[in-house]
Amino acid sequence: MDRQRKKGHDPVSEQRRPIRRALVSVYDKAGLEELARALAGAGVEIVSTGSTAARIEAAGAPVTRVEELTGFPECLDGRVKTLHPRVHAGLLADLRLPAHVAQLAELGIEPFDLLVSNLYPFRETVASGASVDECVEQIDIGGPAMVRAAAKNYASVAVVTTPLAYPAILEALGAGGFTLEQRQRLAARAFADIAEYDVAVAEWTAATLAPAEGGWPEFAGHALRRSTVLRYGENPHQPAALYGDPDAPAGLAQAEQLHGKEMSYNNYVDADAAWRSAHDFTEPCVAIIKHANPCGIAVGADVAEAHRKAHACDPVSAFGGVIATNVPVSVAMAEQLADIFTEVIVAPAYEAEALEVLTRKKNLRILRAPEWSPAPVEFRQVSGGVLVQAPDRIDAAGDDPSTWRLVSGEAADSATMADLVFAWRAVRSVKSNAILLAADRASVGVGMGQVNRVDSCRLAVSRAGERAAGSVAASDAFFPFADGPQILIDAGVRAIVQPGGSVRDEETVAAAKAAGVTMYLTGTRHFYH
Ligand SMILES: NC(=O)c1ncn([C@@H]2O[C@H](COP(=O)(O)O)[C@@H](O)[C@H]2O)c1NC=O
Repeated sequence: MDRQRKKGHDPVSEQRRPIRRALVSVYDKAGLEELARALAGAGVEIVSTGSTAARIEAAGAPVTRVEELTGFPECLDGRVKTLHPRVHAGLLADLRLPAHVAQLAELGIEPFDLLVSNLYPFRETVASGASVDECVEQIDIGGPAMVRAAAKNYASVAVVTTPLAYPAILEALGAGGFTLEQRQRLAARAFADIAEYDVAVAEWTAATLAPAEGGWPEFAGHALRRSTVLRYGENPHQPAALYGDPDAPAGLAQAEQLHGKEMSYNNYVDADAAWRSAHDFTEPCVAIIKHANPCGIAVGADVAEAHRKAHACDPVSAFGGVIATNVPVSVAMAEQLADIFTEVIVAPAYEAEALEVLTRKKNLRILRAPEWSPAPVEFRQVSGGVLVQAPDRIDAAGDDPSTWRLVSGEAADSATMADLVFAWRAVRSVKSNAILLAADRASVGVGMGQVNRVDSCRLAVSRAGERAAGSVAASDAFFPFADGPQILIDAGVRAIVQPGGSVRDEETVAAAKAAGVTMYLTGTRHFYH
């Protein structure tokens, strides 16, 4: 007996409940006719609302209209249909309790064994740009009430909230009903569905009907759906999973993995940084990321050239890197990758032959991500709360070089200006005291992750080596002292772009002037921590 129970074969623990009576009230009518016919064929009594009942009838299945059950007409344009004790007592009676069974009998109420319901398309209506009144009308009331009731009462009722689960109903009909475990899973799914629905309603009402301070509504919700359990988190002792956010534009979490080992937590972090980085450019761009920082980023006439240039920046660090591009991967680029150990590549598409070449690398994870679409807001957890901000974008006034202020040296010629513009965009992907040296629209030395800007300058210069001479530099934020820029100048950097705004700007500008180095101030900063 015990052994049987462990294996899950114990018929008592299965606790199947036969389906004799079903309540069906769905907005999405997909698969409804087939379902209704199957239920009727299995001898299930179907009770249903307005247009759902009409469709079931048209499909040739017998149906009891909900008004017949309640003795009350559907009214107020459908605002009240199923909100009635005869419906809710039938969904909420716990049939394990003799008192509930007796009370139902006294009241002449038949219990339901199955609820099939899906809700008015509130989110879709909002997305369509409908008026406030139209959106309000699409806030389903009776549906969530029934779903909650049936989900709470999973001991006695099975609840199905999506046509995708209709095949499971047909299976259950054949098996003599849903098992307790199945009803529990359906209940959990149902509660998640109505929670997601309510988050959408609460966010919309907070944004539309209540005053927002500084553009921030009083409520922000998240209804996350687990998409993958990961092997572990940042370190092997940290359990981890990936959740998708149905409210956010599709991104890396929805990327399709075409090949390779399972994605890890750190792979996702780096691939996300790479994906963001590559999309700061409209030309073919390749970003190679290690530990969320670029160890090479470049644009080129084509993706293969961009990759060659990005890789040349720091081939040592690019070992085991994560690569993203903003354009399809070509055969030429795939072939270049053949001898470079790479953890992940993420791209919007792959030429068929390029994919063939890449899949020869057994361990390379190949991702095809949905079209780039930045989230409208960013969240960052802090202890006890969450910081929310609009994402940093390359579209601030100071990102337009025509607004830059020349404060030292000669105005840049077009090639130098192209490199400065490249460096200014690329430095946005570098974390903490970001200094990026560039030549020919490719990074040649990157300084990052330092707690002072001088060390970042030293790091960028030492990584660039001989390539520092004649390169241009970008700094994500102002130089607080002249010591950092002096390191760049001494290494032969010939033009610098930085936000400016330090109380000691004059000293920095004087150092550039003394060396005849071109310096532009953008007035905009791009911290990225
Ligand atoms: N008000 C009610 O009593 C009520 N009961 C069920 N509904 C919804 O009405 C829809 C189905 O209606 P019909 O069968 O008329 O197409 C379902 O999406 C269901 O969630 C209701 N509608 C909205 O709240």
